[in-house]
Amino acid sequence: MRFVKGHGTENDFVILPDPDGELELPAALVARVCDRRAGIGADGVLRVMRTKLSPEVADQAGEAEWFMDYRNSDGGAAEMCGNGVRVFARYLVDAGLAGAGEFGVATRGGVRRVRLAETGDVTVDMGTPRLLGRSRTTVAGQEYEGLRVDMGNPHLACAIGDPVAQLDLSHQPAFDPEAFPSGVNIELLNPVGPRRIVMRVFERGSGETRSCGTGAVASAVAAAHLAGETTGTWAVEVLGGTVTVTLDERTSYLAGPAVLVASGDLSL
Ligand SMILES: N[C@@H](CCC[C@H](N)C(=O)O)C(=O)O
Repeated sequence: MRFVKGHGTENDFVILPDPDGELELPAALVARVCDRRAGIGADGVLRVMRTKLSPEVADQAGEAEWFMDYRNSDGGAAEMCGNGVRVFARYLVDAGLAGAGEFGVATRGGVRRVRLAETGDVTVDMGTPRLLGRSRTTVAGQEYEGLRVDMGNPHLACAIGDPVAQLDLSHQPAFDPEAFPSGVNIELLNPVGPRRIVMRVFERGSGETRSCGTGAVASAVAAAHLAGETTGTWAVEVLGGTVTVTLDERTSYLAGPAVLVASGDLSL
């Protein structure tokens, strides 16, 4: 099977072209592909399927020809992936499956519009972040409070006093299962300048990753909330680089690099 490897600020993905949905993709196989020693290695898999042939999202076929079937590295499916959808768009254009410019991509969280710039950056309209109140997490014995943000997928974004660089994120942080019955992506952030934050993330289904697009938007929302703002552009520094988040009255945008680095044949 052909595969392509790509990343967005080092949040990395194995792209599996499967236009007609012929591939069996059980969780164990996804986990093997994502294994950094026994497989190719990635934070997740992006299966490329025709929207109209994908029963989960066939109702989006009028707005988006291609469905990003996103799986975390543990094999579980997620509603959305902000960096994934940017890398997915880069793949579609490079493979000649979409024209450069602007187009929709189907996801379990709904259609996301993407725009490719000549610089190589890809911007995605991430939709309206939904604020759902506050909750708590415990990281290495330390409790932090944050904002629950629904980006299509669930987030808890915590602006904290401790420097995020010093956190031990090698284990699953504790969270309230009643607030997050399907699990949660947990962001820890420090505001470090005017509309500039540093963020680390422990992703549901993938562990600590070097970047998370939906998490970057959730973190910008939490930073804005703290500053009493609702609109503006935030630079979000992550371990793998920097992405830009813009909040306006209607929606949110995520922008940053999306690159393809390798392709080959995967023996299953
Ligand atoms: N890295 C992604 C988010 C991927 C899905 C997430 N782990 C979940 O389970 O919700 C991003 O860039 O948004």
